[in-house]
Amino acid sequence: MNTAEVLDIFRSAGAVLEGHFILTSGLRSPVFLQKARVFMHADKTERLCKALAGKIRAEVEGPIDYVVGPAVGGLIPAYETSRHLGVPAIWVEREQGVFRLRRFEIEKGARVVIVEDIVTTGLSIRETIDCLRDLGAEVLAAACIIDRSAGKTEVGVPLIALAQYEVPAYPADKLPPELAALPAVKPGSRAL
Ligand SMILES: O=P(O)(O)OC[C@H]1O[C@H](OP(=O)(O)OP(=O)(O)O)[C@H](O)[C@@H]1O
Ligand SMILES: O=C(O)c1cc(=O)[nH]c(=O)[nH]1
Ligand SMILES: [Mg+2]
Repeated sequence: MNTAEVLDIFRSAGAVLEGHFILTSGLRSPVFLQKARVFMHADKTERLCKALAGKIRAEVEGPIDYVVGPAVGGLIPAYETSRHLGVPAIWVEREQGVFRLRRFEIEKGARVVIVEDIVTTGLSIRETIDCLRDLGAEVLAAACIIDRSAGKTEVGVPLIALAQYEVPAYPADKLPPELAALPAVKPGSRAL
């Protein structure tokens, strides 16, 4: 599946929003990919995650013990991708703002792949890697449906993206006037 096909699925679900958005990194953007509007459809989610599982299988050598999704956005794609990989899915969730593996125990040396929905700066993936490494896991790779940095983001492990789609994002004090004129909304769950 190529980037155009992934974006067609997002557009068909009404998931490509325009306005003034505050991203989880604090950056501001005129475009927000509201993945929840895709993930509400099992058939669209299955097509995306089956393709992502194929890319993971092609790029990650050896066995995978767990797929790990960063909540909230990573929950559904991690679960669906794990179904196609035939391995269990677990998740990290924020406790006082910090990702923790609150509901599961994993063995030291467990071989894990992170599956995210969207990557912008890679901050959420790096936070997930920190949590997993503190528990002794080996993070083999991270994967996402759409990389908004179009390959520029580094997370310290291979980043496998189903689609790369460059979208502008600005620091809050460097907004173009047309963006500054719109009221800002923050759709994600960080610090809510
Ligand atoms: O690469 P980054 O700069 O970290 O941005 C991408 C992250 O932002 C969103 O999560 P968010 O914290 O907004 O909450 P959500 O998972 O509830 O949507 C998205 O789900 C990714 O986790
Ligand atoms: O960077 C983000 O927070 C972000 C961007 C985006 O398009 N979609 C999303 O869910 N989060
Ligand atoms: Mg998220």
